[in-house]
Amino acid sequence: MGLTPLFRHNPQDVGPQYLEDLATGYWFSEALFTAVELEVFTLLESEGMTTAEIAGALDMPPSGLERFLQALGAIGLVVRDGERFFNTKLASDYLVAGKSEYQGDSILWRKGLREGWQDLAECLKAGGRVNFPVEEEGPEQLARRIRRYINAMDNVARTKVEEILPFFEGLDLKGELLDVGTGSGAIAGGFLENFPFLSATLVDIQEVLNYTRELMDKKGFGKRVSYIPTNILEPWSVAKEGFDLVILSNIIHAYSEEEIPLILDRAANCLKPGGFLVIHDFFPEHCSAKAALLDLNMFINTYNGRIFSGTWVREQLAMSKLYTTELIPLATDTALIFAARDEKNLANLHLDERTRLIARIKAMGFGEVLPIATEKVHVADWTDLRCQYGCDRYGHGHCPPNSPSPQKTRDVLQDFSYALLLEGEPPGKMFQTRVLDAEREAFLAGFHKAFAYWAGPCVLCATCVANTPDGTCRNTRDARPSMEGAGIDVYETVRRAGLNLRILRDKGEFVRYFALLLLE
Ligand SMILES: C[S@@+](CC[C@H](N)C(=O)[O-])C[C@H]1O[C@@H](n2cnc3c(N)ncnc32)[C@H](O)[C@@H]1O
Repeated sequence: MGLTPLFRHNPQDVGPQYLEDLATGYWFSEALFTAVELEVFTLLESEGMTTAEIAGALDMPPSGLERFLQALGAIGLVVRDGERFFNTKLASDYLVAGKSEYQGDSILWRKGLREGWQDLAECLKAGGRVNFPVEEEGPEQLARRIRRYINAMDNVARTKVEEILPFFEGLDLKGELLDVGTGSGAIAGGFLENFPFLSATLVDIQEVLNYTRELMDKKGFGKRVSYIPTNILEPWSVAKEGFDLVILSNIIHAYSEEEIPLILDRAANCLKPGGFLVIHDFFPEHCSAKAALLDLNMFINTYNGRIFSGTWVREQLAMSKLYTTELIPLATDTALIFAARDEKNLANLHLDERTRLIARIKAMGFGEVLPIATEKVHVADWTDLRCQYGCDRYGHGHCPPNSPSPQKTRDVLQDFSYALLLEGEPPGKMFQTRVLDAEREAFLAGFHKAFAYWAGPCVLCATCVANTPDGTCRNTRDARPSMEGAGIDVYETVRRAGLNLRILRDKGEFVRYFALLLLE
C-alpha cells in the first residue's frame, strides 16, 4: 500500500525521533504549500530553471530561493543538475497547473484548513467548532469559495475514480447512475467515460451544481447528465428504485450519526432491484491515523461531520435491507463498501476472493495483513539452534525437534505461491486463537490448502500435557507450528514483506507477533 511512514507508525520505534518528526510535520506542509502557491513546478516544467531565472520570474532575491529549492530537492520534489533545477516525476505529474492529475487546488484547500487547526485547544474547550466566517458572504465571494472547494475535491476525485472503476470491469453497466453530493461530478464522469450507455443524475446544493454543470459541459457530457438541486438532509425528489448505480463518495464523513442512517436509507431506496450502491470514504479500519485525524478535522472545521467505522456503516446498510461486501481498501487512503439488494449481485463485481478474504481477516483485529509471495519466505537452517540452545521449551509440545524441519517447510512452500503475513500483539493465546480463526475463515472461503504457522510455543490449552517431558498433545486439531520453530527466519521474511521487526532489548518494549497463513 502506498502510504507514507507517518501513517504507519511502528510501535517498536523507541526514542524521540518519531515525536520530532510529528512536531516538524508542518515544515514539510508549509514548503509544499508555498511552492504550489508560487507555481514553482509549473515554472520548472518545460526545461528547468536556474535559481537566478526563478528569482527573475518570481521577482524575489535569489539567496532565500536557493535554499528553498534545496529543501524542495531534499523532500523529493525537484532535482538539481548543475545550475538548473528540474521537477521530479511526482512534481511533474501532480503539481504542474493544467495537467489532468494536478493536485494543487486540493493542497491549497488543505492550507486553508490550517487556521481552524490552530484553534484546536479552543475547540476542545468549547466542545466543537469555534472558527466561523465573520462576515456575510456576497454571491460572488460565495461562488469563488465554492469553485475553490470543488476544484480541490475534483483533484482528488479524478484519481480516486481510477481506483474504483476496476471493480466494475467486465460488467455491462448501463442505465442510470445517481451521484449524491457529487461535487465536481468527477466520480460520475469517470463512470460515464467508461460506460457509454450510462446516464447520470447529479445531486448537490444549487450553488455547487452551477459549477458542476460548467465542468461536465466542458468534458462534453451534455445531455447524458441531469442535475437535481437538493438538500440531501431533506427528502429527495429523485425516482425511487430508479437507479442502477448510486454513489456516495466522501459524504458519510460530512454528517452525524443521526443524519447518516437517513441518507443511507434514501440512497438504498433509490436502487433498482439489480443495482449497486458504492460508498467511498475514509475508515478507521483502513488507514487508522488518517481517519482519526480527518475526524478531528471535521470536529474543528465543520458543524457535525465525523468518521464512522466500516462495521457501523455496514450495519446501517443492513437495516436498510442491503447486503454488503467487506470494507475493500484502495491502494491509497480511502476504502469502499459495495451494497446491493440481492446478495448474488455482489458476486458480479470484479472483486477477487483474495481481496475479500484479506478484508475479513483484517477485521478480526490484526494490525497488518500483507500478501507475500512464498518465494520471499526465508527458510534457514540455523533457527532451531536458537530453540535448542537458549529456550527452555525445546523438546516440549510442538517446539523443535517436534516441529516441521526446515527442509519440510521448504518443501511445503513449494506447494504454494502466496501467503498472508499476519501481524498482531500479545497476549500469545489471543494471537494464536485469532490465527486459527483466520486459517478457518480461509478454508471456508474455498482455500482448501490454508495452513498457518504462528508465533512462539503453543499456549492454547490452560493445562498442556505436552509440557511434561513425555506428554502427548491432546489438541493436535488446533495446535500449529511456530514460524521460527519450522525454520522460518521471521526477521528476514518480515523485512522482505516491507515491514521492520526490531530486536527487543528491554522488558516492556512493544512486542509484535507475526504469523504466516499459506493460501491458494
Ligand atoms: C467532500 S465533497 C465530496 C464530493 C464528491 N462526491 C467527491 O467525492 O469528490 C461533499 C459534497 O457533498 C455536498 N453536500 C454536503 N452537504 C450537502 C447537502 N446537505 N445537500 C446536498 N449536497 C451536500 C457538498 O456540496 C460537496 O459537493
